[in-house]
Amino acid sequence: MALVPAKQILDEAKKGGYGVGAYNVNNMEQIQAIMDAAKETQSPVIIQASRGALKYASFTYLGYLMKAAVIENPDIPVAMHLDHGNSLESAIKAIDLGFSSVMIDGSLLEDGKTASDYAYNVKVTKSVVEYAHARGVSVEAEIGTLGGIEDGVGSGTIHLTDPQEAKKFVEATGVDSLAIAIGTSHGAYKFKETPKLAFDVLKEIRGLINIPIVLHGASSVPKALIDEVNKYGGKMPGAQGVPIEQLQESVKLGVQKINVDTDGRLAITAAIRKVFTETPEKFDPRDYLGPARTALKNLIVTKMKDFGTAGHAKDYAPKSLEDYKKLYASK
Ligand SMILES: O=C(CO)COP(=O)(O)O
Ligand SMILES: O=C[C@H](O)COP(=O)(O)O
Ligand SMILES: [Zn+2]
Ligand SMILES: [Zn+2]
Repeated sequence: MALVPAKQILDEAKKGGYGVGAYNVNNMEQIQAIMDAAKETQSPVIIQASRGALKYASFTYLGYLMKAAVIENPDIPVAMHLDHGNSLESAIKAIDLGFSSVMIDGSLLEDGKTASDYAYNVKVTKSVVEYAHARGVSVEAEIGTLGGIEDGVGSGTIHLTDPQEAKKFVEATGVDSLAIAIGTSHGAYKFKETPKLAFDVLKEIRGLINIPIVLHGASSVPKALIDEVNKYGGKMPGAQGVPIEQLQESVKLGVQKINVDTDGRLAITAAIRKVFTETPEKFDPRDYLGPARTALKNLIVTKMKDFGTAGHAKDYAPKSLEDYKKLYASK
């Protein structure tokens, strides 16, 4: 078993100067594709489930599928991560099911719609840190507000992270990694004009905090995939993401965790649309979910190479949650 807290994977990435993708999952095929890519490239990996994913598939179904990924890949360091948890209760539910890492997104109140204030973010984050660390589970928090489908917070309300506030927040909460807002947003429509991340803000934050930094909304929305989707009947005009070069620059400047959901959705959609267009007589789910799984695996293999994760699976001995429980207790 190589279930590890995301903290170990990200601390090692920080030491080694590379990025690690955290890939969102909703179903078996996505989990298998990501794990196959990790195995092929010998990469440590973070598989993450959002609140929406856990509602869609149920905590139990999705949680156990994620555990299966760990069991099937004993030589790969894997973190099971809750993405955008919005309350202590959601974190407890994930931790009690066996997740090794949780995000508490205190930028929003529990309704998922209303922006919170700094004091609330500190309070809810601290409560999650306390529960999680006592069980060896690592915690990601967020400061600043991402745009797009950050549930309910419409685009136009992006607040770039204030570096001094980030420093204060990390010291006040004891979190293990911090998601920052430097101009990315969730979904397939990230930029109306030329994509440009706020590298100056990233540099300043990196100079002030020592823990791993997380980039949400980091899909590249490759033009080739959008063209493929549209070619087979899709309709996604104006979709645009973060160019890979800007992600690589972010890694150089000190980002360790790179969140990717949208690109996986695009790869799956393009593959399924192709099957349906070219062979409309097909109706066995394996005939379209199989090619979708292969397309997703190929996409993730490329990402693991591009982010620099490839080849790092055996750099270190995986530590268990029990090890981390002791480590946290000794601090
Ligand atoms: O940040 C994400 C999940 O938390 C995913 O971002 P994308 O929508 O850019 O893939
Ligand atoms: O945070 C955004 C992720 O892409 C998850 O999206 P979701 O909430 O639709 O599952
Ligand atoms: Zn948020
Ligand atoms: Zn996110």
